[in-house]
Order: sequence, then C-alpha cells, then structure tokens
Amino acid sequence: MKLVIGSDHGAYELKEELKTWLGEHEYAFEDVGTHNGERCDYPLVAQSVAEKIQRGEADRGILLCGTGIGISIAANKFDGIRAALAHDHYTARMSREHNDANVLAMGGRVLGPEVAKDVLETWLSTEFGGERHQRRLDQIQSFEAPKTPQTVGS
Ligand SMILES: O=C[C@H](O)[C@H](O)[C@H](O)COP(=O)(O)O
Repeated sequence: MKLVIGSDHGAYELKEELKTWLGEHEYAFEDVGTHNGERCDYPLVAQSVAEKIQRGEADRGILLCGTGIGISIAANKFDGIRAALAHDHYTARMSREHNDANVLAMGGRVLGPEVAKDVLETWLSTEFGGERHQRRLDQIQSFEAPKTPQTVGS
C-alpha cells in the first residue's frame, strides 16, 4: 500500500512523528508537506493529497491540520475521496469497516502522538466490510457530478 501524507502548520510536528512511525513499520509514503512550522493553508495540502489518490499515485492518504476538520472538509470536495476525521480507536475502525475511508484526517491540536499512532495503526489494518455499506457508498458516489466525456473539438 502506497500512502501520501500532508499537514498544515497546526500538525507539522505530528506529521513528523507519524512519518517516523510509518518508516519503522515499513509503510511506503510520500510527504507532500508542509515542510516546516510556518503558517500555511490546509486546503492546498488537501488538494495535493486528494489529487495524488485520484491519479492513482497513492492508495490512501493521511491529512493533518489543527483540528482535522478543515482539511477533511477540503479533501471531501474531490471526487472519489472519502476522508474521515477520527479521534480514537472506534472511529478509526468504523471509518474503514463502514465507510471505506481512503483518507484519514486527524487534529494535531486535538490528539497526542500516542493516540494518533493508535488511530493510524487501526485505520491502516482494518478492512472494509462491504455488503450494505457498499450500497451506501454507491449512494454517496452518485452525488458526485457526472463526468462528461471529452471529444475532439469540445
Ligand atoms: O480546520 C482547520 C485547521 O484546524 C487549521 O489548522 C487551523 O484553522 C489553522 O489556524 P491558524 O492559522 O490560526 O494556526
């Protein structure tokens, strides 16, 4: 599984901690930034991660900001992205079992690093349950704008 991770300044330190954890557990990942603690804009980080997943350059993403709220709102604007804000073991597990979340969002000003690592480990190791949950995901996907095929001259 190829991962992509990004944060704003509000979770820069947490991102660095989680990168260390990912490396120790032999997960392949790409860091799209931010690369320091200076103030930056979380929607653009969400865009970088979401577009990498849309292009198939990563299987799943990890997005962090101060609360995890803004960056998950932004990521969910992108077709095919199911970003889940998780705070604990249960929400991390449910986000995979019921929602097949392909992006995990967390708040660097909300979670301590050990809880965040537990959330991440749970999210990475829990499979989607399928069945009735797939029907609901199909309904969510139906809300996305239909794609108009491009033709020469259009
Ligand atoms: O949902 C948004 C995030 O929590 C941001 O990390 C937060 O709004 C950044 O705030 P500030 O620019 O005041 O550090």
